[in-house]
Amino acid sequence: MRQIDLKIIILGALGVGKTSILHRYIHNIFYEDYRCTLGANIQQKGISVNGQAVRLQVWDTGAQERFRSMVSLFYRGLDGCILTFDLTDQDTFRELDSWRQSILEQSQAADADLPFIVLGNKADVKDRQVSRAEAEAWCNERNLTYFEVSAKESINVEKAFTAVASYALCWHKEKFVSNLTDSIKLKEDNKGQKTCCA
Ligand SMILES: Nc1nc2c(ncn2[C@@H]2O[C@H](COP(=O)(O)OP(=O)(O)OP(=O)(O)O)[C@@H](O)[C@H]2O)c(=O)[nH]1
Ligand SMILES: [Mg+2]
Repeated sequence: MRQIDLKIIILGALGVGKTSILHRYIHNIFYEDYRCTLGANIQQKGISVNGQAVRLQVWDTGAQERFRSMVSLFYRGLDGCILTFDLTDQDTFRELDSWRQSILEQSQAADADLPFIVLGNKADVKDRQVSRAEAEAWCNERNLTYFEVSAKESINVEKAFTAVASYALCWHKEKFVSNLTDSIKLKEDNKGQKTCCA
């Protein structure tokens, strides 16, 4: 069976743990020291989603202000998005809306239904500033799936990626079918024109 490439992006405020979540998922490692991401990097992993071979390509971007304008260059061809905040930092939760809006504004109309999931990271820390109820309410209002994760203690990371991969695969297939239908329609229109002109 043909392997399908899925492009996912992980977004969120500075230091919320985007790179750590990704490293936990791809390499099963965790670093205590903070190595701020400069620009962007891509990690990939071959997985099976409901029996379909998939290559999950995850784009990880640094949240520093100087990289923000660059991030939107990576939105093209996305199949899914992971929005991340830090459960121990209320400000990073408030920033979710602007990250989500930046994607919605830049995407084409056809991408309006792009699948998003939301991760509240650092669930291992006792001293949290965002309650589960508050985060769930925000996600429910927008019909987004929510996971509390910890890159450090490897809580729910695998589960979250399995979910986003499965949503992204559905979306990718729908997009493929609708592109196919459009191109068939286009061919039929062309045919029609030829007959008409002949
Ligand atoms: N306690 C705890 N610390 C974490 C967790 N995930 C990440 N960290 C720490 O948070 C800091 C920032 O993590 P990064 O993964 O570099 O954050 P980032 O979102 O990639 O940051 P930028 O690339 O600068 O946007 C590091 O010191 C990590 O060790 C977690 O689940 N629990
Ligand atoms: Mg990073």
